[in-house]
Amino acid sequence: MFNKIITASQMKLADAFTMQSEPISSIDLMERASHAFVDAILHSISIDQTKEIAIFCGSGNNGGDGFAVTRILQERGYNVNAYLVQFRTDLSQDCQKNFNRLTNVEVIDGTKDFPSLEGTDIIIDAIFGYGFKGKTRGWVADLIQHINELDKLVYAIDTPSGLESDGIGKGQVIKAKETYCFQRPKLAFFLPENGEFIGDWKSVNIGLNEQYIQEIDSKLFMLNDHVKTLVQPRQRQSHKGTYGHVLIIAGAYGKIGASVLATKGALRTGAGLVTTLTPRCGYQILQSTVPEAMCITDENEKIIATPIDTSRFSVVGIGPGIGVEKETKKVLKNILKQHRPTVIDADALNLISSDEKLLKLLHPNCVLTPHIKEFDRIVGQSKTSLERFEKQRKFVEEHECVVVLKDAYTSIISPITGNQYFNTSGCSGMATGGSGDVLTGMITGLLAQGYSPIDAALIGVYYHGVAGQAAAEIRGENGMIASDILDFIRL
Ligand SMILES: NC(=O)C1=CN([C@@H]2O[C@H](COP(=O)(O)OP(=O)(O)OC[C@H]3O[C@@H](n4cnc5c(N)ncnc54)[C@H](O)[C@@H]3O)[C@@H](O)[C@H]2O)[C@@H](O)CC1
Ligand SMILES: [K+]
Repeated sequence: MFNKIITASQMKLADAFTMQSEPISSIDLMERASHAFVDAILHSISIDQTKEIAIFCGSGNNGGDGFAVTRILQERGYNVNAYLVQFRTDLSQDCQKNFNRLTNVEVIDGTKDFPSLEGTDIIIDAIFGYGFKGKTRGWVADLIQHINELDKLVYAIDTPSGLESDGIGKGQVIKAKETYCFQRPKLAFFLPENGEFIGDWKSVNIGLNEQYIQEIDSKLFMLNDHVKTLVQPRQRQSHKGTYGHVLIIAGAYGKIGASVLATKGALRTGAGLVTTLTPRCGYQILQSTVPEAMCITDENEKIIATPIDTSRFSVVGIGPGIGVEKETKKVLKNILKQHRPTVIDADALNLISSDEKLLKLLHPNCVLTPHIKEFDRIVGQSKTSLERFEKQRKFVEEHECVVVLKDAYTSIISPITGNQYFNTSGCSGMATGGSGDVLTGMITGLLAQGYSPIDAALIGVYYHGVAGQAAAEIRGENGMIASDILDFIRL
């Protein structure tokens, strides 16, 4: 199963269920979570025992974790000072218990108590956890601003304080270098608006009941390496016909590179045969750069202008670099009418955004791969990513096709189950020209082998990200280019 992403209130229920079923008391669960946090952070960064660590603890259970973490680190010989951020005078029961186990906690009750933290090297943020709602106000907001302005290394327990687990950061929010969340990332972690608060996130297993979490009513999933189970082994007794025949329709004068990248993407995912249709100007380029593919050309020198019968191909991938000329639009329209499994990308999406009639021709065997701007051109601007995801869901329901909304955490929605998957592979080095063309080729290559549109999208997106990460390890995130992604596809 892909890991479910659940809301803050569902997480609270998972905590309660675990306590009752295991059974474990809430204070012991807090202790387990705090040990898990300490183990994870010490595994991730090496902290010299001479370094000064400041831990800001709120009055709720996140603060309780903070006090427990203080004690555990002190017992291990680290130099830690705890501060109680007293946004409420009555501490939660478990917070009070862990507070009582410490001596020398400084209390912050207003601006006058803000520490200067001159000698502090590391800050651990345990002010608010998943119980936070709305936005920070008054001196608590000022304290968060103060911490952010110090520009120190900040590590957040469970979530950066001031961020609602299921929403977009408003007001002052801690800007963490890393966030260590318990058991599951929050929906907030996948929203681009929150990137600056969360930093890198890691989930820390605190032994909550997994079966209970997986049975919670949620349509949100993490796309992770469980995707491996969808990949079918190649058969010993097979030939190239077993793995489908891809038709890539890509490229225009000055953009033949897009067709090269998409063609290679299809080949690298295991398609049996790949034929690429380009304008005449693309012929030599294609033939010399991708000898494994066949190349057919349009009569036109610079654009693809002539409709093509696709009956001898199993699938079509259309869009990278084709331009938005009206003749090319006719080719796209004709393709959509042929109802072949089709991946629609880039300029093909731009053509769709300019003509409602094309939108009506989408069918359940289509996979659309827009980035945010392309998607907005089709469905209109959204004020927030949450609004855009709503539009993605509506679009998928209305047109019954898979939409792969490309971003740092690409969101894929299935028209059959309504499940939304957030991809967890990939890196920022992939934000470079041509990276999307490779993905188009990959998903098309998978469709050709008989994968369903949703499985082809999930496998393609995940392995595209894995290949990107591998490329970045060798080339660096700045140095890598889209061709490097192709070199590291391993399926
Ligand atoms: N047994 C459990 O439930 C466990 C909980 N754990 C920790 O507990 C956390 C959740 O604890 P809580 O539910 O106590 O919540 P928090 O520790 O997030 O604190 C919530 C409190 O913050 C205040 N608050 C909320 N919004 C505010 C706003 N806008 N301005 C000012 N104050 C606001 C409210 O008084 C609320 O009671 C988790 O994030 C995790 O760190 C862990 O210890 C693991 C076990
Ligand atoms: K926190």
